[in-house]
Amino acid sequence: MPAGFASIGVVGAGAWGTALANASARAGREVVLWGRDAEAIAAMARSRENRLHLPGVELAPAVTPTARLADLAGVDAVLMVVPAQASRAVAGELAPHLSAGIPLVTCAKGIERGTSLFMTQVLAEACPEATPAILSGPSFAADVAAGLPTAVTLAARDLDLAEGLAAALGSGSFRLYHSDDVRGVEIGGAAKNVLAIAAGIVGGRGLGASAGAALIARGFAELMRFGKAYGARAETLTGLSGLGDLILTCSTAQSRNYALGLDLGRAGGLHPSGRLAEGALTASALVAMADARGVDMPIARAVEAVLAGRSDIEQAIGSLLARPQKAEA
Ligand SMILES: NC(=O)c1ccc[n+]([C@@H]2O[C@H](COP(=O)([O-])OP(=O)(O)OC[C@H]3O[C@@H](n4cnc5c(N)ncnc54)[C@H](O)[C@@H]3O)[C@@H](O)[C@H]2O)c1
Ligand SMILES: O=P(O)(O)OC[C@H](O)CO
Repeated sequence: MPAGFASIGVVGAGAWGTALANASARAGREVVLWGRDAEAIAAMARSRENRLHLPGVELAPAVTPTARLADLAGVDAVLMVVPAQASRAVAGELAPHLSAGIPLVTCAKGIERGTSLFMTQVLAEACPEATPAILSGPSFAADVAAGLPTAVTLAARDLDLAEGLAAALGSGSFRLYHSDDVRGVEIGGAAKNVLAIAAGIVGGRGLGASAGAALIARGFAELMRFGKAYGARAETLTGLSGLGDLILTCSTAQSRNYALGLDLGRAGGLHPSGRLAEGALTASALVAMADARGVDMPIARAVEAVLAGRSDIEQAIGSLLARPQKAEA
């Protein structure tokens, strides 16, 4: 067993937090799983199931649900799995309970609205005593919970820390690669959600598989341009957390971001489902950051315009198809 990570705190008892709690238990860790809703947590403790967010999956015996952040005092590392836009507030409440230097691993995918900060930057501000890291890659909570083979990336500025965390959390079916390209990993996870909404629109409009493939390839070109402008390494963007997650999220209605796009494409308007679609919340920050560094992102921009109600679906598709043909780059 890797030294130092015998116990893991998971903050956020949604689908992904619950799946990661079970995966950590499968890897041999003791796990404290925090959720904000005391009633839901009590029900989970009784039934050993997260009926709201991950129904049908039994909670591993090593997972202890709690609604008290103070119960995370003393864990060896924390996974932050609340939605991106809630991460700052929850991390701020968590901060007094953490020991200095503890790894704080964001598992959320997004950019903070208003500040245009990536998730590890948000955690660094909200929990300055902790050591930020990130876990991201192509992985549906249901697949991980079912023990299906999954591979993701865990990145920290200190490569040894990333390797130690990956060893502590990984198992035969949940493979963790390690990296020190934190920025690259967070850019892939944030950008792919916005692009997946566009892929869903293409699917919902019935534009065909060829258009879907073109969307993924041109979306990836946007992700690469943005990544380079913000200091990501190319091999990270072409890896699990970039291209890998883009392909997954742009390919199936199992993705909530793709499903949102499907609805938009079919119905033409925004019909909120109540399900979390991080891309809808990150799109405006992504486009603003692209503008700030002169990065051309026409697909992301079209998604943002549709979500903001400045463009309808036909206009958005028309504007993309009307772009001058140019050298592929
Ligand atoms: N579900 C997946 O397959 C998956 C996979 C990889 C990454 N992620 C990422 O994980 C993050 C969480 O997604 P999820 O799938 O667990 O979502 P979810 O909708 O299943 O659960 C979100 C959880 O966060 C809680 N929450 C919401 N607002 C909160 C707040 N202000 N304070 C405290 N808790 C709050 C909700 O009560 C809920 O328990 C997202 O950033 C998502 O992109 C999800
Ligand atoms: O359901 P989505 O669109 O939030 O995607 C979940 C994961 O990020 C896929 O890797």
